[in-house]
Amino acid sequence: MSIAVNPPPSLRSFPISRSPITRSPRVTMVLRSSPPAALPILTKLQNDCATPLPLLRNIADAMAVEMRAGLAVDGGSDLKMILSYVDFLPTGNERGLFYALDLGGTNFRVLRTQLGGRDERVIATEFEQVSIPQDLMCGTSEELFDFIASALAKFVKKEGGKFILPNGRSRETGFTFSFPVKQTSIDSGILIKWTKGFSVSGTPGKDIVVCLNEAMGRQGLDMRVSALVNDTVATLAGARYWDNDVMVAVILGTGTNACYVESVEAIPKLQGHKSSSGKTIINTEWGAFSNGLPLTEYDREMDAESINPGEQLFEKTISGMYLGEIVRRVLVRMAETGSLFGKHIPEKLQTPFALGTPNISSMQQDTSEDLEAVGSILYEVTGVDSNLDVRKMVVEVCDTIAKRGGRLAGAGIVGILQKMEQDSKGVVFGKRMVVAMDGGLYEHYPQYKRYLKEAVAEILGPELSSHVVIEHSKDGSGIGAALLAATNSIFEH
Ligand SMILES: Nc1ncnc2c1ncn2[C@@H]1O[C@H](COP(=O)(O)OP(=O)(O)O)[C@@H](O)[C@H]1O
Ligand SMILES: O=P(O)(O)OC[C@H]1O[C@@H](O)[C@H](O)[C@@H](O)[C@@H]1O
Repeated sequence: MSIAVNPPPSLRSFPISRSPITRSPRVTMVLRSSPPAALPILTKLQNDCATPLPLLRNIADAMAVEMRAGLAVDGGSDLKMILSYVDFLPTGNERGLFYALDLGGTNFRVLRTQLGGRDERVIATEFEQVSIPQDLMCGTSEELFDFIASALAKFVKKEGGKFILPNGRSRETGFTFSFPVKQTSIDSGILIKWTKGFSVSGTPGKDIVVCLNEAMGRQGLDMRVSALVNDTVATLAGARYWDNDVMVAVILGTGTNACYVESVEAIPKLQGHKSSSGKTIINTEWGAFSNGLPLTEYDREMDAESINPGEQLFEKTISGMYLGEIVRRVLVRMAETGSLFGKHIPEKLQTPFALGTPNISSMQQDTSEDLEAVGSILYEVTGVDSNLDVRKMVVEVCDTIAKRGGRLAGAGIVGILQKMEQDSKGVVFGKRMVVAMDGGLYEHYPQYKRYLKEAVAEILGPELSSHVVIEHSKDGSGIGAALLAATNSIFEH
């Protein structure tokens, strides 16, 4: 087979993505021979998803503007900019046995940790993780909280070994709740709305600590919630325990969000709440951001058919619950009008969320000559065989959606850093600044992570980006919540 060195005019103008398998001219050859009707669909997708530097700068600037608006007055912005009431971060002196509950968009975890103070730090930690049953995501509030409380009760029963509850103390837990909650104190908060795949009836508007306490009461479990935190806030606390330069935490998992350390005097809407440290953590709830996003017809259709239409547009463009679904929708279009899979449209491919982000991530890790992993994933999802042309086309679509997501996430991070820099009058960028990252999407999708980091470096430039460290803080939200439970323990003082 001759290798095309100079692609035909039809291909010259269209940007080939930079993922590993598309570097060789072979792809040009293959794409040229792909189903001709599918190519214009890919070209249009890549144009509509393009994130050139000026667009990323606008996103970063808009994020900073929306942050200020959300801090000025409640409802002032798409970004809720929620006060966390976390005014003190773990010092390393925390001691004792503490629990953590972590309810995310896909998984639920229970964790306990035995803390030994500054010398011993974390003596022991153990946790159990379960996937959240789909029916509980759309059941009743009592069913969900009973599920959580019974899992915790079972876990407490297995307590032993290095985990010792000091005499005279009752068990305390941190509660990481990965949904938008209007905190009313460090250990109370009202659920604003469900996001991701949750639509549990009866919970929005309720204090979720009260819901949990009632459920623990039904289990006969004597446990006090001493800190209610968002998973970004817990991640920041967990990362800060080991590194004092951590100032921002970002979750890219099923959903997405970011929090950061803010000065109290930069929060006009802060009425009455005093923080003797002069600092507090703000949960931005940035998933609701929507300014200037490069959205496609596929995004709009997915949003219209979602359980929260018109909401969480940034989250729907960059986070794990949605990337695979967007790719699926593109492939359906390519099958319908681009005869991607020949004459018929695979029945299975038409099921919403049949293609998950783990699938598209796995396809992009396939560096084999004939992409057999891509072929088997496509067969599993569509039920039809695919030739090499089709597989390369599919990987191009995956890379386009992952690239847009990663680069927009990077722009969001720069927006937060820019806001902090503007307020600090040059302190932020003048020194080492750590952004703690977590979430299954960030952890398990190498190309996405690379696109994110490249975008931060591109927007900030070499000088400023040399001070910014973007590091993975694995499962920080679990230990972080336990640490905040310790920091806010009623027995500590
Ligand atoms: N191998 C993978 N590649 C890309 N994304 C993944 C992979 N595995 C999981 N994910 C994404 O991570 C999400 C789970 O994130 P995680 O942080 O573990 O849980 P939660 O969202 O419940 O906090 C999944 O919904 C999925 O979108
Ligand atoms: O850890 P997850 O499930 O990916 O959640 C990340 C974010 O998901 C968003 O939908 C929530 O509004 C945030 O509060 C949360 O932090």
